[in-house]
Amino acid sequence: MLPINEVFETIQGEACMTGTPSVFLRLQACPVGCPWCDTKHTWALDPARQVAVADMLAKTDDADTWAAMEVDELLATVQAFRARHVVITGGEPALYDLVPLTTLLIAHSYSVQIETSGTHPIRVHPDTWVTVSPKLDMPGGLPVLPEALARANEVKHPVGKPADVERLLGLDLGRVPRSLIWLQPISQSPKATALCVDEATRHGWRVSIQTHKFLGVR
Ligand SMILES: C[S@@+](CC[C@H](N)C(=O)[O-])C[C@H]1O[C@@H](n2cnc3c(N)ncnc32)[C@H](O)[C@@H]1O
Ligand SMILES: Nc1nc2[nH]cc(C(=O)O)c2c(=O)[nH]1
Ligand code: SF4
Ligand SMILES: [Mg+2]
Repeated sequence: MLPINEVFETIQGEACMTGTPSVFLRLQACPVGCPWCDTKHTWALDPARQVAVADMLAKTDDADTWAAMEVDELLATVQAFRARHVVITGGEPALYDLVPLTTLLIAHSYSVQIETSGTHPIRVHPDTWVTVSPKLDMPGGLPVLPEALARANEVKHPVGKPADVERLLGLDLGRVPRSLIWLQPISQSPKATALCVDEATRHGWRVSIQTHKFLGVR
């Protein structure tokens, strides 16, 4: 059973899969506590906020309600959409063992991506594209795991101020090519964006803007 906050079809708005039509599966619960998180409604897993699957699927606005779903039910839900790429996000999806879900989706010819903070072991099918967005010194007090960074196919670092770039430079990113290290301006701030452009240019990294927010889509 996985607690699902929402399922929707859109284009991937961030990092190297940007523009890819995708079905997003957003899992409920996150203990990391980023002050600027744009999905705070996913943090708590409140039993009192559990709803029926149909009610969860009918949601169009952010809410902390969630539905319990088995992997075969999730596959059928994904199959009702047209996109062939599935993004598993949250919340913090690595709280859960995602081997059964990612294996089932890949067996049905979907490409699969996970968005994770790197604070939990990443349990996914080996063919899953892993985007680690490392969360350093956050209120939840959880360290970023070296094993999570070692599994990363790309790193997408949220940046608001110069200290955020310094923290990224302190990580062992040896396995990730520089062209797959992204700086993502926090909350589309012009100041953060200018900083990301400058630092990406300096280090040979790239800038990931949250394109879906500029388009006004989910
Ligand atoms: C909401 S998180 C969910 C997945 C996982 N907990 C994580 O942090 O990667 C998805 C992505 O959104 C980014 N994000 C969250 N709030 C943001 C904000 N205000 N501005 C820019 N990126 C943000 C995160 O850094 C992460 O890359
Ligand atoms: N379009 C779109 N692209 C995204 N890429 C990562 C997202 C996320 O919240 O994990 C996200 C999202 O919420 N919407
Ligand atoms: S780790 Fe992800 S979901 Fe959790 S608070 Fe940070 S950005 Fe939000
Ligand atoms: Mg998002």
